[in-house]
Amino acid sequence: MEQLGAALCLAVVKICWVCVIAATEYHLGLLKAKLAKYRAQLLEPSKSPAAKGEGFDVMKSGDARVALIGFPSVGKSTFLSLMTSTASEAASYEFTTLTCIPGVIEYKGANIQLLDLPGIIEGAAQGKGRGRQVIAVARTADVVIMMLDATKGEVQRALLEKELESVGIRLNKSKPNIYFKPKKGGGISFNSTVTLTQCSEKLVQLILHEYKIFNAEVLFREDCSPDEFIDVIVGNRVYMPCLYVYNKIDQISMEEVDRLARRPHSVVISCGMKLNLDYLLEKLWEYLALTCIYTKKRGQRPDFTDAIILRKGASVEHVCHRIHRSLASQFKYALVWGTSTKYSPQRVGLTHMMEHEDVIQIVKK
Ligand SMILES: Nc1nc2c(ncn2[C@@H]2O[C@H](COP(=O)(O)OP(=O)(O)OP(=O)(O)O)[C@@H](O)[C@H]2O)c(=O)[nH]1
Ligand SMILES: [K+]
Ligand SMILES: [Mg+2]
Repeated sequence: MEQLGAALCLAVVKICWVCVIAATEYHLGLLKAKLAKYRAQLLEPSKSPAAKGEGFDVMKSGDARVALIGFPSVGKSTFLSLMTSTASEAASYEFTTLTCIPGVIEYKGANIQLLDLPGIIEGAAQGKGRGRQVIAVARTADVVIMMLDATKGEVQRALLEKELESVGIRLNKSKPNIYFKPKKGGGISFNSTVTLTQCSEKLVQLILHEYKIFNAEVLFREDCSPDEFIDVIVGNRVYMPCLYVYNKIDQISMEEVDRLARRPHSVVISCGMKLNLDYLLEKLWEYLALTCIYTKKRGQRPDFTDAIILRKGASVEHVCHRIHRSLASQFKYALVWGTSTKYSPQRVGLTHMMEHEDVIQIVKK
């Protein structure tokens, strides 16, 4: 790739060395668009029979799903056995776990499905080991716990990030704030509401042409990079919160523990000595960002003992379905108290979006 980049640069120098810097940017942007296109094939489901079954198709259950991703023998199974009532075999040899093993963490009234998975290694995205199946399960999670061996330094983290990145999983990043709509005609209309330092209209056009898109509306609402723009065009990216969990801190120095604990999105633990597991749960809860809704009957106080737990972005309709299958069809209106409304209470319909710790009273027809 470096050679290709260099060749492209040389060609540019020959044609017009005055605008060499800008042109290089364009070519790099284009090159990245091409690369992203080739990598897209990695996202297609593997057709080999090994990809099917083998315990990987675990049913989604509970209020949220957390996947344990990590190199072999970092302590994933030990962790599952500690946090849930499921026992997953742990041993000192690598690749002890060969399938997906689900357990349930009960926390703050929520059932969180925790998935133990086989260890993955460099090349997992290309199908090394059970990499593809493991990554496919990771895509379905609400949060990924990347478990790392604290005694192995930073290598594992960088390698796994690269693997996940290469199949379109974006960790701890939000979706780029770009409006993009392919059209039937009219060419490319480009606008931005902010000053762009990494992309320009010309580069955006070149990238779109690379994807054979000649008519589209593009609006940058954020100073995004060419890669982020490509992510928006390609579309099948997954933006996922990730907690980096450094296990086995019983084996490293205090200074090292201190350093790892201060890294962003990181928690240090020892499964062996049961250290810092409560803090990890607190963090996990924060990263899951679940919405707790309390119900209230007419003339009564809200029931704060039994929350309805929903994923972010839940509507009144979701609440109805959770209470009873047929409630949405009998729904007249709801009264909502909390941060999702302007007034408390406010009369709302089925499409109203709920927020964490709202109280709802449903009125039937
Ligand atoms: N010192 C120490 N050892 C640990 C800790 N947690 C797990 N181990 C040990 O690490 C080894 C591997 O643990 P597993 O739970 O099997 O690791 P895994 O990540 O599930 O491994 P695979 O299934 O092979 O990918 C076992 O010998 C565990 O006893 C810890 O906190 N400290
Ligand atoms: K192991
Ligand atoms: Mg295991």
